[in-house]
Amino acid sequence: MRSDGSALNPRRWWRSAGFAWTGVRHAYRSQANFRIEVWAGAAALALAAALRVPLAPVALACALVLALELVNTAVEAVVDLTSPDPHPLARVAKDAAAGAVLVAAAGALVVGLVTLAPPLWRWVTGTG
Ligand SMILES: Nc1ncnc2c1ncn2[C@@H]1O[C@H](COP(=O)(O)OP(=O)(O)OP(=O)(O)O)[C@@H](O)[C@H]1O
Repeated sequence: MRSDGSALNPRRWWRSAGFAWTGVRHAYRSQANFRIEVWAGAAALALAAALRVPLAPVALACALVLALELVNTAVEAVVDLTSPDPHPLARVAKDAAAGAVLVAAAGALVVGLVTLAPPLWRWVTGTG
């Protein structure tokens, strides 16, 4: 459905937010990787809260991974719709979208290690 570009309309905004939430629910139901990332992110946030380290970097890293996994899911759906038979460009689209998730996940791992590992080590060794 195309937007007519008119001024902000709260009812339309809620309707759009509902469609967006439906997309998130679809990804959660259909994509095992998305489910793993949701729960890994929740665990990282809980650990950050327990260790009393700043939540913002962990939350941002998790949000980036989840957002790119949603984009990857969208790319997969569009490619499967438009190119059900193998095609080199379809492969490029799917591989690049998956690569975006991989890059974000590697970044999130670095953020998690830098943010959580030192206080966790101090807590484990009792040197904090
Ligand atoms: N239509 C296609 N044409 C060419 N290569 C494709 C096509 N569909 C998939 N591939 C190749 O197979 C790989 C896996 O594709 P697939 O759709 O199974 O994604 P996936 O990463 O297994 O996703 P998921 O497990 O989340 O469904 C792609 O990254 C791509 O290299």
